[in-house]
Amino acid sequence: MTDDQHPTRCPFILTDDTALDRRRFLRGAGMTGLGLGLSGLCPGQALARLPHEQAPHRQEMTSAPLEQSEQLAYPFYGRHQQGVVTPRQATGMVVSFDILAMDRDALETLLRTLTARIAFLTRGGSYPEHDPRFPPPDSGTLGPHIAPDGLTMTVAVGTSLFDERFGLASQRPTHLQRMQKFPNDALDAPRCHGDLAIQICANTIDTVYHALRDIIKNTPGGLLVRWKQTGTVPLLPPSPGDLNGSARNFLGFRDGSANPAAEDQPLMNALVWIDGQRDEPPWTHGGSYMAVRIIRNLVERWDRTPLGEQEAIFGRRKMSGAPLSGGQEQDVPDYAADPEGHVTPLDAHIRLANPRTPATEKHRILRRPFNYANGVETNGQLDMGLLFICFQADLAAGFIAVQQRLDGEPLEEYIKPVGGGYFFVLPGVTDDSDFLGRSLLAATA
Ligand SMILES: C=CC1=C(C)c2cc3[nH]c(cc4nc(cc5[nH]c(cc1n2)c(C)c5CCC(=O)O)C(CCC(=O)O)=C4C)c(C)c3C=C
Ligand SMILES: [Fe+2]
Repeated sequence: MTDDQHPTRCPFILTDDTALDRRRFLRGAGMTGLGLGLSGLCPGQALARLPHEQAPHRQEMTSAPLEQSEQLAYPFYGRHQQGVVTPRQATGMVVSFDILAMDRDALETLLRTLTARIAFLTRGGSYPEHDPRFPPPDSGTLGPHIAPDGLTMTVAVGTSLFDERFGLASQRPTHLQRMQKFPNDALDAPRCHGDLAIQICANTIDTVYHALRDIIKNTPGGLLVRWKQTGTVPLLPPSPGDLNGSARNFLGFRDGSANPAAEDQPLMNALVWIDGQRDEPPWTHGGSYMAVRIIRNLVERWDRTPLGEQEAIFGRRKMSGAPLSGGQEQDVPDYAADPEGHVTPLDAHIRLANPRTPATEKHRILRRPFNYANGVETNGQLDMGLLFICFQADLAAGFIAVQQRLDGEPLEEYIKPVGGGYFFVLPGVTDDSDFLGRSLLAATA
């Protein structure tokens, strides 16, 4: 995480709406049972004074989202896009588009429009008076004042963007490819792939949908929605008072315990961001690969499975999140002391996903998942699961290698991947003269 993206640097934009802002923040704090008598402080400062000082909330990538101020604004300009190492917000969506633009000029116009809209939406602001002779400039769903509400929008492109349409083929990121079917997948074609995807995350789903409708309204003839999936992160801490624990997924386990620390910038440079050390076209520097999977959880079957079996499947205790080898959630499992898997089965999810050997260090990925609930299947089963999102500097060494190790794991009896795709997160926009994808277009001019 770069300094300017770190929430403890107080990314608040304090406005006249501070009262509203405070209400929302207090409501968030109230969910933890804390009473705050604070005014005009950013969340990090506020939390530093709370009664639970012994266990301050670190707002890690995977912890329950505590900071819900409407005025929370993450910086848009920077070397990297927001929404990758940003602490996970309470709601998220991945929306994938087909690009309708027919040529490079139209593509550039589209990318410039996306940049301008995202710069506005993530900062917030007001709309001018409406002229009743024209459609209103905004959907109006958030009223006349758009608060940033912790919104991040992360733009990424699929391998199909590098086909013959725009003359970009020579600059395709080295590992960008079409997502292939893994053995346990039941991929639903309308929910896969896409030319361009945006990860939209915010404190509230209203802000996410407002942003999506703004993008659609402002890109007529440029973008067509192909699929979308929304998700949430529980606001409640995983156990009462445990503000640092990872939020739970819909199988009831803490999800994110062993995620690499997003605030560790050298680690993120090594695992997530692309730089000159990699075999990638120079225009990609500052970008990353995003793997998205819509993974259904067969919750009815799971809820009838004995606790001991559930814990063996993951290799962790359900309530505490501790590894089966003992300790607490953040403790490191000791596989060397258990070569035959008597404590942590050799096919446990966490052991396969990360065998914790020097050779498998390069396969580590940054996960940023959301729980989803879509409704009911025709057979009466709940359609819910995990909107799995992960970032890595090398897609083949990251998601693909880890998924191949997981192929055939016991968890497969309870999950069914149905959609998703692979995308390349464009480098960040440095200032208001820059735009998303500028370096890509310049490299192929
Ligand atoms: C290919 C990558 C992965 C997929 C797909 C995936 C699906 C998936 N995971 C869970 C729940 C948990 N995963 C946990 C750990 C974990 N998972 C992956 C990768 C994928 N998971 C990794 C790399 C790790 C970390 C392993 C480690 O370093 O020890 C855990 C344990 C807690 C944690 O560390 O997060 C849970 C729980 C579900 C439900 C799921 C598909 C629906
Ligand atoms: Fe996992």
